[in-house]
Amino acid sequence: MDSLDAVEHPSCAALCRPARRWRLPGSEALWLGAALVVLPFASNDFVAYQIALFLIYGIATQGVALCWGRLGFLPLGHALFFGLGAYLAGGTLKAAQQQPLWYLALPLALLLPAAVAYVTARLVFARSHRSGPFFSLITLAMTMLGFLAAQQWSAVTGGFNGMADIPELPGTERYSSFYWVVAACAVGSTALLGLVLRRPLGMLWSAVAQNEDRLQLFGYATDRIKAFAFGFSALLAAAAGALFALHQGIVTPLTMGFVLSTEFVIWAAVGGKASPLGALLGAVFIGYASSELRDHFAYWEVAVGAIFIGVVRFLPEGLAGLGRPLWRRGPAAAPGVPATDAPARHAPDGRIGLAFEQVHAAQGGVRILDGLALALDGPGLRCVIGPNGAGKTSAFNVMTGRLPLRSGRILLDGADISGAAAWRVARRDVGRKLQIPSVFSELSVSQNLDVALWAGRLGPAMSLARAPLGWRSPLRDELLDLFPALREQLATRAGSLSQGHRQALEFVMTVLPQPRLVLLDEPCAGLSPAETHHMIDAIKTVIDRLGAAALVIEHDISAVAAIGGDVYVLHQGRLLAQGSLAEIQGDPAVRAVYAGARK
Ligand SMILES: Nc1ncnc2c1ncn2[C@@H]1O[C@H](COP(=O)(O)OP(=O)(O)OP(=O)(O)O)[C@@H](O)[C@H]1O
Repeated sequence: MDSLDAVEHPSCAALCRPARRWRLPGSEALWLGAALVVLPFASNDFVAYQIALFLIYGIATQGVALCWGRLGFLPLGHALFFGLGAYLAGGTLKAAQQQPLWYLALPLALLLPAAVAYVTARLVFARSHRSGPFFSLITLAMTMLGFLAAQQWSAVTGGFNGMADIPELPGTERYSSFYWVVAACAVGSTALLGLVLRRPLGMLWSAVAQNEDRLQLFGYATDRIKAFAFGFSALLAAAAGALFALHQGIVTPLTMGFVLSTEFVIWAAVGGKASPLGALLGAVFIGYASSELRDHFAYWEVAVGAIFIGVVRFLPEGLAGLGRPLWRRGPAAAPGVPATDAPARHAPDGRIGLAFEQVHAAQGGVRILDGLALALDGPGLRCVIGPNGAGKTSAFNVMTGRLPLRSGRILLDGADISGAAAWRVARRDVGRKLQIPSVFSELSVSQNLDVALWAGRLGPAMSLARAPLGWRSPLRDELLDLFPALREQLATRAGSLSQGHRQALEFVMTVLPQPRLVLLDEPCAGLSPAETHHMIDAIKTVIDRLGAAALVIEHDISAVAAIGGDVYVLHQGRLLAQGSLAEIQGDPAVRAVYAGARK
């Protein structure tokens, strides 16, 4: 928590860097608000009425852009939540004409669609986080079902003709003052999204899209993070639907249809799926251009299609990409967050014990682990060696939920963790470094460290607070002392680090949450002899400092000797031998296996 740290924090570092370009002061939402205030005076009530409709679509588009542009999964049926919000709000407002108490039920028009979205996403993503394409198809099927239900259930929805005569919001007039309600909501949703994206939750959303596996290995339940984002995006769509019902006075099944769902996607692509303002402007720009062209140009659809193709082809970030230099953007770009001590993690307690009991794993008929049995007890370093394909990485994979276990048991401190998801194992204080260094490429080095430091410390409420952006821990400082090159590159994008620095960064991230059992898969791969020596020293220092147990997969016998501790030799998915390096080297079975081996 020293002053040096405060200077090095990425948000501050970003601030301290000389501005390379002229930038607009204030936020995107502020400028949007100013533009929407001027609009009715610069045009007329009819234009404002039209723009309000496209702003409503834009709010729903912001939800699609959040899922697609930030978290990396594409919802193809967002009109379902738009339509649900519209029907529920419309029905509630009609009922409130008879009984004003119904106004109290209005929030349900937003919350119910959000709940449906959350539960759907939990169910789909709980099975596998690689279910993105299935997720898109399921949301598509859901919106089609919604459309059919809206058409068939005419007693409630009015069927094909729709739910008509929806009253205005008390105190507003549909063709004039309601514009201000819509404008306020558009500014509000843009400001809210901008705020959340600059908070830890926003950084985690970006991290999900960049490297979901890595996030799970820190103990983050990414299916819940994605489900929350989808629920939030559905809330935006439902709010937009409720505004639509008030704006139009009628809701038809088309508001739940596939066509509107795809339009949300197109508007997000044109406006810019990574930017809340871009998504909003995409809907307004294309929507307004379509309505103008429709009146003046017979082939208006061709023109809209050409605009779409042109923007997608030449502006990968959409129209928002044009305005990129004007605003400071990106996750966690919250300037001036004071450095504070991160909350302490619980102190390690009890003995560290790991046991593989006759573990079998296979994939596509290939036997990968064939009755692997090994055990460790207590802190300290051990190495895992074996020829290529012996099953070393697979042993780590089967323990951390990345490879299905066919039979056998894995016990951690006596508890059965066989088949547990990666994030559940990580929450038992297991840290893992992957064979190919795995970091969040688009985040800065410091932001990568933040994500690791938050592991096990960041509750749902804190994920929306600013304070965690300034969290520090003594261990973080010690690790940066061990790897001064990382300290010098805190503001550098992790994706542009050299192989050696990436190895160092992933190692630091792995131990920052203070795991009790550390699994290191070839941490010296690709390092020069001097870097290897330095890495081994760092591993020994840190494991000793944490009082942890560590298993290090290593090929280089001189590195194994430098690391010290017992050695496990794996061969053909089984434990071949175990003992000190001298014992292993004298073992005839090991010598036979290694005869002719590469190292
Ligand atoms: N998901 C999978 N599907 C099919 N085969 C796999 C899978 N994972 C591992 N294997 C196979 O299982 C065997 C063991 O692989 P593993 O990566 O665990 O070996 P290793 O001992 O870590 O080797 P190396 O030192 O080369 O990394 C290899 O033959 C590999 O091709």
